[in-house]
Amino acid sequence: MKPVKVGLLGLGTVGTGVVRIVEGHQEDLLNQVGSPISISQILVKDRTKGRNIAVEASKLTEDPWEIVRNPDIDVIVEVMGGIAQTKEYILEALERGKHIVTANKDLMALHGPEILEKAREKGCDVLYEASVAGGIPIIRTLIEGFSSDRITKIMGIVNGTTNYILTKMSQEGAAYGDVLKEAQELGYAESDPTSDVEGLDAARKMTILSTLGFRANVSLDHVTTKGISNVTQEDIQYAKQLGYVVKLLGIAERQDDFISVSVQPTMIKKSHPIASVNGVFNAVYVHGEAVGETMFYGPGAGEMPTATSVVADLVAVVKNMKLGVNGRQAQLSYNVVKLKTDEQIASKFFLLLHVEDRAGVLAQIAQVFSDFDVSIESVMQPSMPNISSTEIIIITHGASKAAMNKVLKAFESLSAVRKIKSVYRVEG
Ligand SMILES: NC(=O)C1=CN([C@@H]2O[C@H](COP(=O)(O)OP(=O)(O)OC[C@H]3O[C@@H](n4cnc5c(N)ncnc54)[C@H](OP(=O)(O)O)[C@@H]3O)[C@@H](O)[C@H]2O)C=CC1
Ligand SMILES: N[C@@H](CC=O)C(=O)O
Repeated sequence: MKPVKVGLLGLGTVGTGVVRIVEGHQEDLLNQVGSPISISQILVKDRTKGRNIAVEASKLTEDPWEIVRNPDIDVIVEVMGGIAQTKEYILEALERGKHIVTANKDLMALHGPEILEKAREKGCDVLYEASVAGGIPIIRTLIEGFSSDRITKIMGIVNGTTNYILTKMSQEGAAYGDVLKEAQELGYAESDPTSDVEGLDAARKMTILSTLGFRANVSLDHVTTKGISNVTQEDIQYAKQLGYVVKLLGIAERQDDFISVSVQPTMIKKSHPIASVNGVFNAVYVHGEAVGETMFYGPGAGEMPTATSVVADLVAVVKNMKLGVNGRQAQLSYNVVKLKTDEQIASKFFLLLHVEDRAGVLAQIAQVFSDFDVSIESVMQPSMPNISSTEIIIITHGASKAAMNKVLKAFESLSAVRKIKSVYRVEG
């Protein structure tokens, strides 16, 4: 039986997991696809580096072209990360008729359409299940499971690192910097963790999910993005008092033909199922017109969960090879994106204001909300140890983003408001 030969680009956190699963589950994989799967060559940056997995030294190379141009390689598994250079390797591999499995959301969010087009032209597969939500098979679910439905909302915790940080800050009062370091040591964070904490990693994943979910050509530029670096322990504690949890949420919504996609720290009601998704776990909530509410949950990062998705894609590619149907799974056409305006984007809001400590302040603030037609759900003057009583919290009813921006602008010139300390979208 001729083995299917794989060229592995990268032997870091995910690559190591891929080798472990391919080697450890050989018999089971063979039973599924009818051929042995062999990792023939592995690209690394530094061949002399110590590894926590034993691999034959002769398989390691520092020259990507040795793998990409090797005529014996059938499938390239790309788990090295990076964008421009990596794209070059993948396009060249496709040109040579090789199938691609990748965990690279940066690449797929930015250059997915071009890569998929090339794959179609060459009759090759490009599968990227691990690029969103690690071990949760959400991409296959959106493409296949929901092909019959019209999705109206995708809301997800799609970054494991930030969920790990927020969980530890909330449950243990841990300091942001310490937990970030821990997440890096556990292999959850990107090589540059700024993309995790500033929301870019989640934005890239939301680009992929909303493209597939709304069958529209969503690009990263369409996603408004804010990370967690300004989330304070104070915000988290106030949220708790009010029955909310702070999560970095990706939210994609569709109304008629108009969509919005955003990533931001959000206060979500404790009773919502997504509020109890903690640590490195991810969850994606999908609402479809026909199906109603669904939610998918699992580990969102780390060696073995991510590798599970990568190897599942590899199995799918090999099955397609056996059936001679590679390159046939791609969506044929996408809707042109029509973005919602700020008038059309609506949610509840949480505001924490530092205000002057005098009579009449609340009335002035309430007047501003009323001027812009934003209705207030509740006002609270927090009583927390060490917190000055000149702070107030306001939760609004549903209001448009445009109206809320006008309220915030008006507060800038209202002497009663000394500082707008925090503003959060509220869900649930
Ligand atoms: N970690 C996770 O939980 C998840 C990661 N991903 C994605 O998977 C990909 C890999 O992530 P991860 O395993 O964490 O990354 P790592 O940094 O742990 O590993 C990267 C690997 O690629 C090799 N490499 C990187 N750049 C080059 C280069 N220019 N030339 C040759 N080799 C190179 C490195 O070599 P060397 O070992 O010699 O340094 C290393 O083996 C990324 O796209 C990431 O976004 C997706 C989902 C989850
Ligand atoms: N850095 C990412 C890794 C998986 O995509 C995360 O924390 O989710």
